[in-house]
Amino acid sequence: MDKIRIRGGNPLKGKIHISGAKNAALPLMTAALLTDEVLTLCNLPHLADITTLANLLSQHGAELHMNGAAGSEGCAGRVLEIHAKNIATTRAPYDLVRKMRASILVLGPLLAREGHAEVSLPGGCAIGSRPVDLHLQGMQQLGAEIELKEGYVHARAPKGLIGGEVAFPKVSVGATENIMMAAVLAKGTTRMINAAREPEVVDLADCLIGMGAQIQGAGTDCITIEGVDRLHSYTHTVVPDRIETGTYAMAAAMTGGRLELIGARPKHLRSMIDQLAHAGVVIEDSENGMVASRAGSRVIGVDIMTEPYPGYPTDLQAQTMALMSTAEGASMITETIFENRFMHVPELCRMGANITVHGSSALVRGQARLTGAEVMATDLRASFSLIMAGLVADGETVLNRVYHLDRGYERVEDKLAACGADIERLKVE
Ligand SMILES: CC(=O)N[C@H]1[C@@H](OP(=O)(O)OP(=O)(O)OC[C@H]2O[C@@H](n3ccc(=O)[nH]c3=O)[C@H](O)[C@@H]2O)O[C@H](CO)[C@@H](O)[C@@H]1O
Ligand SMILES: C=C(OP(=O)(O)O)C(=O)O
Repeated sequence: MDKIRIRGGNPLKGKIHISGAKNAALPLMTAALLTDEVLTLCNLPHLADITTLANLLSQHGAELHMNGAAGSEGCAGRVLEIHAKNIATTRAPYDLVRKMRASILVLGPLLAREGHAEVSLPGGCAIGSRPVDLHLQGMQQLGAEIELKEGYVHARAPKGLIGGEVAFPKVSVGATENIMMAAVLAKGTTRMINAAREPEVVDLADCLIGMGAQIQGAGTDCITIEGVDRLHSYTHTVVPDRIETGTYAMAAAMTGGRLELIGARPKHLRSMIDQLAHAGVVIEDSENGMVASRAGSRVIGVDIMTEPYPGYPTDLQAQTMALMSTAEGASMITETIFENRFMHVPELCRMGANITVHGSSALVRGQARLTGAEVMATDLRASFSLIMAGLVADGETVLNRVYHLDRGYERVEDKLAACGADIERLKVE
């Protein structure tokens, strides 16, 4: 298990290229199962989660070709071609699904295309119990018969899926995406009410439309889908990662540096930009993306509450807490999406942060200094919050369990080192 060593004190200065979004790329890859033609995805990030899903798709019979940089015309970054000409099996086994919750997104495409699917229940994970009931209820609204047996979802639609109305009692990104993919090949019209509005949902809809689907309203809370008989080949570029963008923007502000984030789309981070403006985080548009810096000698404590898009992203909560741990004044951070997403708190406290948790809120009393320590990554975003703390801490920080980080941040130590950070990966065989 690799470790990352950081010696704090250097402001981040320079340019960072924002990668394609993990949370867009994963559903886009599963959309390839909806057609027997080739789906080409450009700007695909190089991440452990992408490899895990690629393994699952090949297990279903898809052929995958990764051709490195700039493949077909107009296609930038890493390019992945997925050809699911035939579906070899509709069973998504536990040992692959358990590695990554997004694997549940094969359910909608397999059910729509083959009329049945058997997908292992993904189970809970570090940040919360994360049930899939909304995915399953949505499929039932489209006529699927669902049975839970021996840890697997057994879904069947012997006469095919039939469009229906799916009113979500709670906003779910994954359920919106899964139902959208099931509905594009269903007979008739599907209407999703209280749908997720995340840019990754819009990116998936754009790709499906390019493949021949009829979808209206993606990006609003009501999405209408008119089923079609088949989808066809398409080339799609994955949207830039708004969470990676927000993460590096906060790292720039925390270290008192200035970063240009190339490819960033500030419009996808409105809530973070507006709320952190009160903390003294300065975001300016640039020709190629945006520039992040800080107004004063320290950021100022502000209160933050996570919410579904367009609210403040839960995937930026841990990084915001790291930022606030060295702010002037106090900050109340409230997590409303996941019930157990404060595992970075004890680790940040090991570095001198002053944070107390009260239920779903954490009171962060900003400290002038943090000190380096050996710490443990507990989940993906928590990992980066510890890197941020390490970048400003006195002395050396060693981050253990880096595999969490590798799930969702591409070449993190290279990107940071190129901007002045004293950071290195310690390879542990
Ligand atoms: C791969 C991907 O895109 N992951 C993102 C996606 O996860 P994911 O799609 O899993 O998250 P959801 O939006 O579904 O979860 C939101 C909330 O709904 C609950 N819920 C969800 C489904 C369900 O069937 N029943 C249920 O109760 C969850 O436990 C959670 O409390 O959105 C989350 C919320 O923005 C992000 O943190 C994740 O990074
Ligand atoms: C929680 C996250 O991802 P996942 O849903 O894949 O676990 C994340 O990207 O922060």
